[in-house]
Amino acid sequence: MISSKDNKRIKYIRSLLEKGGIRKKNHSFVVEGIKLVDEALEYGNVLDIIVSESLYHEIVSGDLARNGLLSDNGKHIIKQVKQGTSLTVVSDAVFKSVSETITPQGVIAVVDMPESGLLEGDYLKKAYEKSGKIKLLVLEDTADPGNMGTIMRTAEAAGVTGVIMGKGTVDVFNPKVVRSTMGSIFRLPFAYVDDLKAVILGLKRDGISFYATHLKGKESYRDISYSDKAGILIGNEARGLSDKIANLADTYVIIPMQGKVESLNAAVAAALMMYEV
Ligand SMILES: C[S@@+](CC[C@H](N)C(=O)[O-])C[C@H]1O[C@@H](n2cnc3c(N)ncnc32)[C@H](O)[C@@H]1O
Repeated sequence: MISSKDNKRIKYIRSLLEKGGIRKKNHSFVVEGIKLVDEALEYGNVLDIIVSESLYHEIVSGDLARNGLLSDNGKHIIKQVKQGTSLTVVSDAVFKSVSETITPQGVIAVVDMPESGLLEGDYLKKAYEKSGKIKLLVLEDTADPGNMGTIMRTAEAAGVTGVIMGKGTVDVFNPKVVRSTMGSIFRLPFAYVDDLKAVILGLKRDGISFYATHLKGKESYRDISYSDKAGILIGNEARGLSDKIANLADTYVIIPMQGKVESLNAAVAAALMMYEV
């Protein structure tokens, strides 16, 4: 029997999953699975955790091996469940009905993420003072959730300062994106902007050089001496970069291709550039 309070929570989770999170002001979104929920507890502000009855009993009885929940991966979940705060335990059947995965791991969290402040105040100035480098990735209308997640994950690994997303870019709080970031969403600063052109022009005034990855590029990505304040422009999967944005670049860059391949996947091109820069 589900209480009306739990019912409300479940409806709320479903609505967040359908909307893919709330992008403005209050960045509430849903994450699922042991690894992501554990990372959310470490880095994000977790508003609520929904745990299946069977996982709950395994945690409180200390019998975690059966579920495959290694204490290393789930240590924050175990702590939270034992504390019992912001916790909802639901029957396995109810859990399955809100789960988005084929093999539910028994844990979902509602997370509220603060703005990173990437484009505010002296964030970039401080980042430069600290590391002697600014490496921004600018996505114009990246549409595919899998690409977006892969790009975020690779950006963190490649030491990118932050990711700037044009308003046509897929919602980063889309459950598919969240899953494929593998936790980078909690650690990598990013900002959605309404007017990408104005933002790039502002960053150029601050001394950042922009490199448009473009099929009309003449210079190979390996032959360029990149500025220590660099922005990489990546275009939409089908349309590429618009002229409006590409024209702002200091340099057009090509990643040479052999055979009959017309272009690389956007996430692959972004990955090669992020590492090269
Ligand atoms: C799938 S491609 C877009 C192809 C699109 N038909 C076009 O004409 O640009 C998506 C994005 O990946 C990057 N990209 C893909 N292959 C590239 C290459 N060989 N050199 C430079 N950038 C590339 C560009 O940013 C491009 O906008």
